Amino acid sequence: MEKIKVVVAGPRGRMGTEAVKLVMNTEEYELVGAIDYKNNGLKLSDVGFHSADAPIFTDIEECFNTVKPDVLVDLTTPEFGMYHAKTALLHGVRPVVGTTGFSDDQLKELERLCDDQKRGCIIAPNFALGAVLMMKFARLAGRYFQDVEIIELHHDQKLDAPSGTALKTAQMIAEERDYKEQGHPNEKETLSGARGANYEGMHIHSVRLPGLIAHQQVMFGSSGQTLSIRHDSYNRESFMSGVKLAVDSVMKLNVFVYGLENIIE
Ligand SMILES: NC(=O)C1=CN([C@@H]2O[C@H](COP(=O)(O)OP(=O)(O)OC[C@H]3O[C@@H](n4cnc5c(N)ncnc54)[C@H](O)[C@@H]3O)[C@@H](O)[C@H]2O)C=CC1
Ligand SMILES: O=C(O)C1=N[C@H](C(=O)O)C[C@H](O)C1
Repeated sequence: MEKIKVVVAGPRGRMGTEAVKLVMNTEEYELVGAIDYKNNGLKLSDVGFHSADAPIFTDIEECFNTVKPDVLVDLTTPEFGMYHAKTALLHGVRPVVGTTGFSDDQLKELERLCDDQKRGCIIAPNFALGAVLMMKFARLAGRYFQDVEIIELHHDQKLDAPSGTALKTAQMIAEERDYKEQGHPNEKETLSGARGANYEGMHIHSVRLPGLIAHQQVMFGSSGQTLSIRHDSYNRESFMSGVKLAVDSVMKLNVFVYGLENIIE
């Protein structure tokens, strides 16, 4: 059996560390390299990953030209994630990107590049299968409830707000919900930001606290009732079955996919 050759970008990060372990522990995968902004020329075993002899590159093009991977798993920052995904596609490498914080224009640019290169790419704002189901259930509920507030709660080291998951949830609900500016038409914030971010009239609230990992509650309301759909990730292992699903799936794709809900039934 030919193994899927994987490179992980951001191997020392919270998610990258788990992804390296996933790739190392998966029989069908071969960890052929890692991309970091430092430690060029060292091996992953030199930076604490026991028995991982994959080389670390600071230059992504050198990495791709040297180890010729099939898939790039990117778990870095929006700025570098975009550059990494584009460079991957231009080198015939299929990106699986968990990094969040991309703009609509950046997503469109990646989609165009996939079409040009005829290579698959998966951008997954959330790899946790429970979170993907939460988003699907929320989309369905949006058909019946026009009023919804999204409360996302994360650790305080998170760079982007709202979370990629909250934004994707709002986009999915908007596919079913008739546009509505929520709240009282005359409502005024006496303290700026009190009503959170506004996506097509829906409000998104971002909580950041040490002790949290990744959580989201989608709360719908109508006369005399509320419906809450909640997902909690208590550790970063919770994302890894979704990373595996994405790596396996992207190998069969020649198109751009935004969200694992397009992969799971
Ligand atoms: N899709 C999903 O299910 C999930 C996505 N995320 C997203 O993944 C990203 C990473 O999250 P965390 O691991 O918590 O962050 P982190 O800050 O722990 O890790 C980011 C890593 O990227 C590295 N990095 C920064 N610039 C780099 C560059 N130019 N080249 C290579 N590596 C570089 C940093 O050294 C750091 O180790 C974030 O955008 C976050 O929102 C996080 C959890 C789940
Ligand atoms: O930064 C994180 O931690 C997470 N980021 C993703 C997001 O922005 O939605 C996924 C998950 O919520 C954890």
